[in-house]
Amino acid sequence: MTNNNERNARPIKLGRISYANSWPVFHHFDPADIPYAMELHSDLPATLNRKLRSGDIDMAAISSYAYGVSSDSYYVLPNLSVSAFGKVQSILLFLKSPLEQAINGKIALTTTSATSVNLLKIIMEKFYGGKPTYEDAEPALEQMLENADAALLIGDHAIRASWTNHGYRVLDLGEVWNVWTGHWMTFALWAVHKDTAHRYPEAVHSIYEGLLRSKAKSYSDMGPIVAKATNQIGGDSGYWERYFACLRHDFGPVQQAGLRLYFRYAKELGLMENEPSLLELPGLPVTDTLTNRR
Ligand SMILES: C=C(O[C@@H]1C=C(C(=O)O)C=C[C@H]1O)C(=O)O
Repeated sequence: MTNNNERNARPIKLGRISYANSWPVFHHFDPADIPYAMELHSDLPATLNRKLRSGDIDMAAISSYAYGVSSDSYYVLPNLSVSAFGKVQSILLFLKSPLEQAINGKIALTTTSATSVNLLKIIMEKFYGGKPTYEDAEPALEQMLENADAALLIGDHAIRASWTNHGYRVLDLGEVWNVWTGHWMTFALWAVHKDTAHRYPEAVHSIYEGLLRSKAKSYSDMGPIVAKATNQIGGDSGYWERYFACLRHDFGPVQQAGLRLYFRYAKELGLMENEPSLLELPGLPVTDTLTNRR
């Protein structure tokens, strides 16, 4: 979708995670409301991570891990994230073998994730003291478990799999992280290329404000998003009300503290070279960055 009112030299490309977890930020966002040329690109998180990294898109919701490994090139859009304090219901490890065996066995990892595959490594190796082998796999539970002791799925793939009559024990990684650390976990952040932010500050700010307005509208009434989820994915409205109630889309001090700890552990385990800074998009009115902070 391209907006015709081109005041910037080229359209700003914004990446939207296709999973339901980010709908509360994107649902009411309409490029037609933005007085700058822009395009919206919907994709799975790992694809958005790659496209932002390569410069195919300018700004996007991406895996917080992907932000961490490229933080030198990006600004964080303040007060936007996909976070949970405990259970998240869509970052799930399905165990075919007992946990004691899986921690030194073989684990299949969905190719759609970056944050959660590294969170799983932190949990398996730092918390549980294991050393499994990992293999990347398309997100299809039964195929993943043909040759593995456990399988990690995220997003709508995890939700759909959790509804099947699978009979496996399931670990919710948001819950495991919270039990071991007492912290929030932030799975996704909104990032913008520093270069784009410097070249087109008004357009970037305008898109950012559109995202904040969309989030505020969603939080005032989750009804339309719950209805969209039941129609497009399935399940009943009670399920989705509980699902969205477990998620937070703010990125205040408590979420940042949890993410910094995740980055520290990732660095300790050699999953990340440096502990990244969380540098926010500059030049915003103070009220924007402080609204809804918690
Ligand atoms: C809560 C979720 O957050 C996400 C997890 C991600 C990851 O593991 O890299 C990336 C974006 C989000 O989709 C989820 O996928 O269910």
